[in-house]
Amino acid sequence: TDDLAALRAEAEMALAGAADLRALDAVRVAVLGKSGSLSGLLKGLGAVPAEARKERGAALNRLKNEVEALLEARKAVLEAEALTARLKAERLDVSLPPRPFAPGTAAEGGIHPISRTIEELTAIFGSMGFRVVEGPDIEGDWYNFGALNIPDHHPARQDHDTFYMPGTDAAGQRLVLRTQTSPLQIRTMLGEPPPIRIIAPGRTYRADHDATHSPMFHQVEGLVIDRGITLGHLKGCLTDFLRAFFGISDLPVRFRSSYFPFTEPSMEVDIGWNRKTGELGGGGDWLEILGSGMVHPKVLANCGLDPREWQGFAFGMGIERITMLKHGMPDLRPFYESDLRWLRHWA
Ligand SMILES: CNC(=O)COc1cccc(Nc2cc(Cl)ccn2)c1
Repeated sequence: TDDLAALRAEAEMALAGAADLRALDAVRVAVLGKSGSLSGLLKGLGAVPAEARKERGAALNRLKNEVEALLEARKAVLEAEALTARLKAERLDVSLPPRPFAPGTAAEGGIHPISRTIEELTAIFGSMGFRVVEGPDIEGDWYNFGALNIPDHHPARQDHDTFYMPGTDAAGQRLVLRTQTSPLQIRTMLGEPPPIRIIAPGRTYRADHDATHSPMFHQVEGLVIDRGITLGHLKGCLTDFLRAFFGISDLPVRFRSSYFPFTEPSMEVDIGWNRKTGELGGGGDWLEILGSGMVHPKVLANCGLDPREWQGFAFGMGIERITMLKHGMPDLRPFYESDLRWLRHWA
């Protein structure tokens, strides 16, 4: 009948004109709400003559479903438009440069002082023809002690000094956390023919740690094997390294006779400093910096090299020690405490 058609046309107009979800809800209330136009007609059903009531009731329900369907459809369109508008408004252009940090607040990264020292000494020895070798932190005790002419009863082998792993390896060797990076040098001599010029930086471990000795620290060892290598080569190489590393071209360097089971003669090396100021250079005092020596013939033989044909020198130094000396760091512990303020200060 025409009043239903009129209501439908009116509802369609109102829905089409609803610009947002709030306006749409107002239309829903106006038509389907308690006092809505369609609800009014449904209430009026009681006054319609019985024979026409059935027909009209069905027509009114059809109209109600149609209006609800139109409402849902319009709601979906308005929700999609609202989402598109939000996505557009809230879009982030990730290609924009970051906001400039207030000076000193940027959380930029840095290179750990230990890593930086390893980079520096790798570059210095690299310029002298050395290459870097790396290898496992867990070693058979022959590589860490036996091959180095360290006798079985030597105190260094005691487990108050050395971390032992449980069990043994395939060859029946006890397993240790390496106490120096010499095992890498042994493996290199076993693995390739001379001439050899290598440095072996890396983590080393000691069981007798205390307040000023960390159980894990870093060392770098060097090894040169060739024909006719003499103590003069050792002295020249280490003097050049120390002067380059500390950036003091006339740094006083002293070689002092010493003892290691794996070198003969053995030389401990001192550099000049001023004990009162801590400044490195010609201060009149001496500071021990590293150990070295000519590779012991037994070590060469242990690695299958004939000491009458091949000679060599080797050295070893603590990386934390030379880093602390170079930068005037008073304490060892901050190296391992991951305090960003300390790291950033030195990065
Ligand atoms: C912290 N390290 C130190 O004070 C002294 O370390 C040193 C001293 C002399 C030699 C070596 N290494 C070495 C390695 C082989 Cl394969 C053969 C002979 N020697 C390490």
